[in-house]
Amino acid sequence: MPSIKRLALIGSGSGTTADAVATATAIEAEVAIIIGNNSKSGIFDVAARHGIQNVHLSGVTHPDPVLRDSSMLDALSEAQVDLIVLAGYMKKIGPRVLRAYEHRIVNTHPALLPAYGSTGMYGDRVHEAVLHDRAPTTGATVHLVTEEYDAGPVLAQVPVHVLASDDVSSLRGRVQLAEKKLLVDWLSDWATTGKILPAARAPGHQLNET
Ligand SMILES: Nc1nc2c(c(=O)[nH]1)N[C@@H](CN(C=O)c1ccc(C(=O)N[C@@H](CCC(=O)O)C(=O)O)cc1)CN2
Ligand SMILES: NCC(=O)N[C@@H]1O[C@H](COP(=O)([O-])[O-])[C@@H](O)[C@H]1O
Repeated sequence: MPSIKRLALIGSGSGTTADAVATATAIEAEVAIIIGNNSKSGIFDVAARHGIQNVHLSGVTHPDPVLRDSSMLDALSEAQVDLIVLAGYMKKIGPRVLRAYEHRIVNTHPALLPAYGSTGMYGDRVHEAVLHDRAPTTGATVHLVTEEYDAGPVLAQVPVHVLASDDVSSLRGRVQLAEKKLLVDWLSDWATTGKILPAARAPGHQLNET
């Protein structure tokens, strides 16, 4: 009988994405650890509500980025994590964690990458840029995490039409609703199949099986 897969959720903000994953009964995996870099982040409320072990790792708790990276790796290894999910995490994942979890870190981004991605493109800044450009469509992306922000292979995307009446708040609301469904559906498939398959490639080209 295969053991149940173990997830890590890493975030910085209000934690609604982490809450969607932690409460999703469709995902046959357990959240083994929650890591946050902001002690006031809602992700720690998610941990408390669900009784999930959690670690605060930041530039304050660990000023040395090398130690921060290795401390994150230690926490993930100890929790015997199979897949890392970045759920609104605003800092770069370091080389040690990237190497140890190659092809096993996914991120959810509130736009249709490669559009509106990379350094400086996070949170409401993404929606502001979409509205500034009068883009007719935006959306959400689940992608593999690599060294550079938002540069990894796309695993899943969902489009969201931009309405003439949209402001940042209304657009954020619709994008985040679609984003949570996209992530939960993708995690539900992964928990069942163990496959991590780039969106644009035929079956049989999966990057790995866990
Ligand atoms: N090695 C990687 N780490 C992270 C990735 C990644 O693809 N590779 N994705 C991000 C998540 N993200 C977009 O989805 C993202 C988050 C933050 C930024 C950014 O510009 N951050 C600022 C700092 C913001 C702050 O301190 O609040 C910066 O680095 O200057 C871009 C993209 C998570 N980690
Ligand atoms: N580039 C990264 C980025 O912008 N991430 C975005 O931050 C929000 C976090 O919300 P939450 O804290 O309520 O889950 C989410 O919309 C996520 O896509």
